[in-house]
Amino acid sequence: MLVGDSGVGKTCVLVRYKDGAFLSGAFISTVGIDFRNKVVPLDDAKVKLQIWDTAGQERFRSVTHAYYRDAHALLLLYDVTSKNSFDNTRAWLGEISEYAHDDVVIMLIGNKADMKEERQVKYEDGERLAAEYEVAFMETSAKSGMNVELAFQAVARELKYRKMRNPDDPKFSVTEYVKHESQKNASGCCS
Ligand SMILES: Nc1nc2c(ncn2[C@@H]2O[C@H](COP(=O)(O)OP(=O)(O)OP(=O)(O)O)[C@@H](O)[C@H]2O)c(=O)[nH]1
Repeated sequence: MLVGDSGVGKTCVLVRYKDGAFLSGAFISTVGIDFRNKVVPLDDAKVKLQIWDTAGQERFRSVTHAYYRDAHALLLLYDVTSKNSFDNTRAWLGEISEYAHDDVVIMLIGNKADMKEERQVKYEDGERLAAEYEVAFMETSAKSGMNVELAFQAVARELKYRKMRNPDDPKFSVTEYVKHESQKNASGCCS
């Protein structure tokens, strides 16, 4: 489930992931809640992700609350060009702890990383907040596509790991996975 302030780019991130496209033009706010399915290969399995896109506007908050308890994972987005949306992530984390299951997978995402000139929130600030709440963190751009696939892939892996866990498996850490994969992408390495 995607949550976060209105306008941070939840719908665009989902459309980028699902259709590989960027929704430019007029900003159309989500009304209530919407969902899309995507089947993704994960190792030797196929995983069906049902991804819920919620409205960030305050007036839809009670609708969103009703869905928290069924969510296995929450992607909490803020906009790196909006300090206000970043500051509000603490309130979102409060809502998550109130309404979602204790073991829900949480990933904090700073979106719109392509907007370098307008940036108001440093990468390190996002990283620090994520460490404080012990959640995974990454920055994305729905516009360029940067890290969008990786965000969903990391969460899907964590969910699969939790579901299929066998005591002999090495421990999976979504934070370590994201770190490793993004370094690999940055260096163009392929192993
Ligand atoms: N430059 C840039 N613009 C983005 C990005 N993601 C979203 N946008 C723009 O930000 C605006 C809001 O995007 P949405 O995806 O509709 O935002 P939302 O979080 O779903 O908003 P609500 O539905 O109201 O909760 C749109 O004008 C998008 O084109 C991004 O990664 N980079």
